[in-house]
Amino acid sequence: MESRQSEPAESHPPQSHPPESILPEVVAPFGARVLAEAAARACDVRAVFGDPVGASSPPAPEPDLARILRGPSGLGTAGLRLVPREEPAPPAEAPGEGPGEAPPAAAEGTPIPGLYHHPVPDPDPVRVEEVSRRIKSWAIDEVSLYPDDWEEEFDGFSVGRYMVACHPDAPTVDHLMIATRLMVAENAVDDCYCEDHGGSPDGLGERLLLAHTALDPLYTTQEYQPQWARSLHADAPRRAYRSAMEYFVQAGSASQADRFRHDMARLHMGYLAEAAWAKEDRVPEVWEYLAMRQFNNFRPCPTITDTVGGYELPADLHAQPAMQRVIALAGNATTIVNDLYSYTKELDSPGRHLNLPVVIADREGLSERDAYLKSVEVHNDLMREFETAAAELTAALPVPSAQRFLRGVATWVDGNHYWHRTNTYRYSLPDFW
Ligand SMILES: CC(C)=CCC/C(C)=C(\C)COP(=O)(O)OP(=O)(O)O
Ligand SMILES: [Mg+2]
Repeated sequence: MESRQSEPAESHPPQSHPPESILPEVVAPFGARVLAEAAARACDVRAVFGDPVGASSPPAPEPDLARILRGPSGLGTAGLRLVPREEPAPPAEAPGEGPGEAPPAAAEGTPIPGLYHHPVPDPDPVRVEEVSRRIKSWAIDEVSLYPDDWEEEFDGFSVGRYMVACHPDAPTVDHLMIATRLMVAENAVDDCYCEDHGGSPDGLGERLLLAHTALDPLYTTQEYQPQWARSLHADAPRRAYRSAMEYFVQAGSASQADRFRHDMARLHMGYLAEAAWAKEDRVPEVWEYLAMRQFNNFRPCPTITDTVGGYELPADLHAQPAMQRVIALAGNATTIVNDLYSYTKELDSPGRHLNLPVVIADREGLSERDAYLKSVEVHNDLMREFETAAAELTAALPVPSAQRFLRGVATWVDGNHYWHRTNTYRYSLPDFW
C-alpha cells in the first residue's frame, strides 16, 4: 500500500469559520475554496490501492451529482440510498414464523420483530472468504492475538462477513482489511480489558490509557521512549491496536487518523463510565446510560467509511455540527441494535451487564419484556432521527465526498444490523413475542 503520510503538508491561507452552521445555510460558511477542494479530494481510489482481489470492482467515485444524490442503482444496492427511506420496515415476524415457513434465506437469523431497519443483500462471498483468510493470518502471524482455544470464538465472530457487509463500496480487499483489523483490535480491547476474557473495571483506566498510546503515540525523551515502544507488544490488545493503526495511518490522511483517534478516545471514555457504574453496582438513569452508550459506541467504525472507500471527507466538513449530529445518531442507533441483539447473551453473563432494556426495566419499573419493547422504540426513533438528519444534510451539502460519506454511514448502519441479525453463533433473541 502506498503511504500517504509522506505527502507534503498542504498549506492553506488562514480562514475564519462562523462558530456554528444551521441548516439550510450549512453550505454557506464553507466557501468556494473548501467546496472545490472537497470535490477535488473525491479521488480515484484505484490510484492508491490497485485492483480488487476476487470480487468485481465497485464503481469508481461518480462525479455526477445527480447520480450521487440518487444513489447506486445496480443489483443489491438498495441499502445504499441517501434519500429518506419511506418504505416501512418489513412486517414484524415472530422468530420461526416467517411467511409460509419459506426455505431459509442465504443468511441465518431473524430480525427483531418491529425493529426499523433496512435489509441488505448478503455480502459478496468471495470477498468474505478472502477477508476471513487474511484477518486470521494477521491475528495469528502478525499480532499473536489469541490462544488456540479462542479460535472457535474468533471464527464465530464472522468479522469478514461483518466488514464486507458494512463496506460494499470498498474498492479492494486491502481497503476492507483496514476496517477489519481495527474491528478485531477494538473487540480484543473490549474482551480482554473490559469484559469476559480477563477484563475488569479494576485498573481499566490505566490499561486503556496505555493502549491508547498505540493509537496516539507517546512523544517523550530518549531515555523513556524504548520502554514505551516495548510496551506496545506486551499484550494482545496493544499488539492489535498498534498494528491495525499502522495500516490505517498508511492508508488514510493525517486528518482521517486524527478523527479516528478522537473517536477512540471517546470510546475509551465510555468504557470508563460503564466500569465505574459496574464497580459501584449502580444502574444509571436512562438518559445517563444513553450518554455513556454514545461514547461506548460503534462510532469509530462508520467514521472510517471514507478511508475504507479510498476517498476523504475533509476535516472541515466532518467537523460541522450537522455532520457530527448525523454521525452521533448513526452510532447510537447501531449501538442500541447491539443492546437488543446481545440482550440474552448479556443476561447470561456473570454479574449485571448494563444494556438499554436492563436500565429501562430497573429505572422505569417495567417488566423485562416491556422494557425490551420500549428499547426497540428508542432504537426506531434514533434511526428515524438519523435518516432525517442525513437526508437534510445530503440536500444541503452538495459535495461529492460528503454525499458519499453520508451514504457510507447509512450503509454501515444497515450492514451492522445485518451482521447482528445473522450472527446466530453470538446472539439469540429473547422469547418476548
Ligand atoms: C467495534 C467497536 C468500536 C466496539 C466498541 C464498543 C463495543 C464493543 C460495542 C458497541 C459492542 O457492544 P458490546 O460490548 O455490548 O458487545 P457484545 O454485545 O458483547 O457483542
Ligand atoms: Mg452488547
